[in-house]
Formats: sequence, structure tokens, C-alpha cells
Amino acid sequence: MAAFQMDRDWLVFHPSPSKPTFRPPAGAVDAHCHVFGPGDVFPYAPERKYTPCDAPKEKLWELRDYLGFERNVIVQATCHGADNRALVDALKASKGRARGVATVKQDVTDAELQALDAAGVRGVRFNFVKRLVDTTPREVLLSIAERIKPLGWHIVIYFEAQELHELYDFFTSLPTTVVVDHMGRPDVTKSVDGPEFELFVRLMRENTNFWSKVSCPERLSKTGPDTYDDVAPFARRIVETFPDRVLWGTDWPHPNMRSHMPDDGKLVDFIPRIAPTAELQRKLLVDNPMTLYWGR
Ligand SMILES: O=C(O)c1cc(C(=O)O)oc(=O)c1
Repeated sequence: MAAFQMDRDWLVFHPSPSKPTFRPPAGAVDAHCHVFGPGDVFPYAPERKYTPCDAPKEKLWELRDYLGFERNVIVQATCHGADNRALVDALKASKGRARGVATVKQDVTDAELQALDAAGVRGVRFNFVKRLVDTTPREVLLSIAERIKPLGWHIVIYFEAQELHELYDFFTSLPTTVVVDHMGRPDVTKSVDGPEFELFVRLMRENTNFWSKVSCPERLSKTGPDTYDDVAPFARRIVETFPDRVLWGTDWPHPNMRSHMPDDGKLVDFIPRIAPTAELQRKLLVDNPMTLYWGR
């Protein structure tokens, strides 16, 4: 009997993704993915908002190789809270082919930060999505930011587009490189030139320490699986406007998907639609993530 029972409506990752037609350039990095558990070895956090299926590191390596990628950036998932043991275990097992983004609390010690750094962690994640986490006061986040800055780490932020107005000044006060998850989750039924997305473009334009992941068409799309036509203009605009500050990731194992479970091969085939030239593809998949995560 497994230690944890996944949520009844949980969608398990795709059992047999298609082989992508698009071949990623040599050295490509999947710069946003997660590991879950396994729960009987690395228990899910008591404060979690969901209980997923196990998604262990071995499955992630299999997917990496199958899709034609060489490296991963593993982002601490909220179901593990600030217990980074599953993440660290995966980083150590990766033989240098994975880097990590952790979640830490204010009372994290310098020795713990050093140990995370040695394992390959290069950033912390601040999450503002209310269905995923309880709110952490801004002064606590700022104190964590000051602690991780000397390590040369960056901050990954996850929020929804309608919250950006309220969070804008706080975000721009952060003292490190800041990476936005999933393009700030735009409402893609609105115009790509409209005021909501324009605010996000302004954040990127006026603050050159901001980067964006152009990931998760499956989460943002309203038109549905496989083509994600409605998301493409948003992601392409960001890639073409900020080619040196964009990252791409599968988001495997796709926590909390309700509408459908994406075929990871189809997600890879989405890349040339948002990064149409070989140069843009190389920056997005190789140069940018290598600079940010393997720069030292
Ligand atoms: O939208 C989500 O549900 C989601 C959740 C998590 C997490 O639980 O960490 O991470 C993501 O990148 C996306």
C-alpha cells in the first residue's frame, strides 16, 4: 500500500508521448520540470494543496532522453513544501545534468543554503498562486532574497496575470535576476497587444534582470490540446522581443491539469512555432539556460 493516495481527480502524466518531429539543438535544456516523491521515500508536505501521483527522477531522465534533451532544471513543486529532499536526491543522481530551484523558509541556515548550492540549486521559488500555497509575507520573501543573493542565485516567481498590477512594485524591488514562470499566466482570450499582456511586456522591457519561461501552452490554452494556437502569439512575442532572456520547459509531470494531459512530444513540436529560427531556438534551449544554470 503506497504511503500516499493521489487525489481522486488527479491526471497522471502521459504514458507514451509521441516522438517529436522537431529535433532540439545539441545540448538542449528542459528548464522547467518537477519530481514528485516517490511519496514513501520523500513524503509530500503536510501543508500541500494537492497529492499527486509519484513522478520519480528515473521517469524524468527517460523523458529527457526520449524527447532529445540533454539537461533539466528541476523546480521544487509546492506538494513538497520547503522540504527539498526529493529535489536534491534527483540533482545528485543526475551526474551534473540537472540544476534545481528550491523553496526555503526564512529560518534556513547558511549551511543548508551551501548544501543546496553544492547539490546544484541555483535559485529559489516564490509562489503567489493562491490555489497552490498560503501567502508568505513580503518582508519574509525580501529577507530570503537578501540571503540568496550572495550565492549568485536568482528568484523564480509564479503568479497569475490579474495579480501583476498589485505585485509589480514588489517584483521590481527584488535584488536578483528574476525568472517568471509560464509568461505570468496571461489570459489568452484577451489581445496579445492589450493592456494586460502589455503590462507583462513592460515588466520585461523596463527591468532587464527579468526573464520569462515561455512554457505551459497546455495550461493557458482555451482552444485545447496539441496545437495550442491561441497561446502561440503570446509566447512568440516574448521570444522575439527578449531572445536572450527566455527559457522553455515541459512542466512535466504537469501538476493539476484538469482539461487534458498533454502529449510531451507535441509540446516539443510547439517550440518552432514560438521560436521560428535556428538562432532563436539555440538561445531559448541552450545558450540562455546554460548561462543561468551552468554559468559556474
Ligand atoms: O499551475 C500549477 O498547478 C503548477 C503547480 C506547480 C507546483 O505545485 O509547484 O508548479 C507549476 O509549475 C504549475
